[in-house]
Amino acid sequence: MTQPQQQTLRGAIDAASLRVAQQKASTLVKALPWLEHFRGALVVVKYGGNAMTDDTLKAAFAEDIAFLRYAGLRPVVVHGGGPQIKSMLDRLGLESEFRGGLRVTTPEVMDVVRMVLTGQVGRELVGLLNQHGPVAVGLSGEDAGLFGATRKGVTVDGEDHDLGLVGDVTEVTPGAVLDLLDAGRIPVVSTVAPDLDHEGQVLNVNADTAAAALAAALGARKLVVLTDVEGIYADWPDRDSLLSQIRVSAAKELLTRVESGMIPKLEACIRAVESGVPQAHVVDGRQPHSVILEIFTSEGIGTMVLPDQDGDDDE
Ligand SMILES: Nc1ncnc2c1ncn2[C@@H]1O[C@H](COP(=O)(O)OP(=O)(O)O)[C@@H](O)[C@H]1O
Ligand SMILES: CC(=O)N[C@@H](CCC(=O)OP(=O)(O)O)C(=O)O
Repeated sequence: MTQPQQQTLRGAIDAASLRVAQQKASTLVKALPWLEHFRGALVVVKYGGNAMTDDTLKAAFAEDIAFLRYAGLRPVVVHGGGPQIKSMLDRLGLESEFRGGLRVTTPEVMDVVRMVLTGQVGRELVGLLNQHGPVAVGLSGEDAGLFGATRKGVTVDGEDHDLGLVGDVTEVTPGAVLDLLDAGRIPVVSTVAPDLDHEGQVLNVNADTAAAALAAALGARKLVVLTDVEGIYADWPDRDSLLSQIRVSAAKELLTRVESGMIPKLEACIRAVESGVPQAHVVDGRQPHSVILEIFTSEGIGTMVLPDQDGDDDE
């Protein structure tokens, strides 16, 4: 190959590479307003067990959370693990059922819940996040008094049901989480909580409920709940009824019409927004990089729950 031919070839490759690089730069620059807007913002991300079953998705989730931190936000991860608990219960030959979207929890089941959430799912997430820098720290609601819970039952079709060792977070002492954030770390929270009325007892808290309580106590800018559907449907399972946004009073009315696992999610969004979190989102965790898509694009994804009064809706 002669010298001029080489130069021409290199020139052609460079032009193509440059176009790709320019597209990348353009995508990055489009995020600039959002980077400015959310700089320093505390965002609570609830990662549901059903959005956690695929290794590629888990890796993409860890990238998103690491990205948020490097972009100057302060992410806090609250994780679930319903399917992982079920799989361990099956292996051990233990049964448990759900009522009103919550697991009826016997003392034996509680041991498994604690072991799987704190010892397995939380550990795995910490490991994935730490592949992007050693900053993730796992803690449970038991650590440094993070959560205090009281027992709760459910009413289904007008009938009251006891759920056993299931609680609702009624107290949050967020110091440990704030210390970690101040040190530039990423807290990864599992939702086992001490029972405030029975010393030494721990309760199983639905992860959506706990994420809402934590987002409220931390004064988060956003609560983002990842799940295994596109968002909240007004008329489930009619796929044409996906809501892009809903005000909190309409969300309360909708509560009577959502089913199963969406009940605690919608309740969590309502609770967070009513406690002063400006926006709560239910997004599709099956979509790679759903957290980035929600925070750094003007369209966002999934369903956004907003306060009733007109606020700054375009965040
Ligand atoms: N109105 C609704 N909109 C969306 N999903 C709903 C609705 N009502 C019930 N669901 C169900 O809720 C599920 C999400 O809850 P869940 O399975 O507990 O998820 P996760 O494990 O992510 O917490 C959806 O897969 C869907 O089957
Ligand atoms: C009381 C109750 O139902 N606790 C949940 C806790 C885990 C959880 O919430 O996991 P997901 O977010 O994956 O659903 C459970 O035992 O499954």
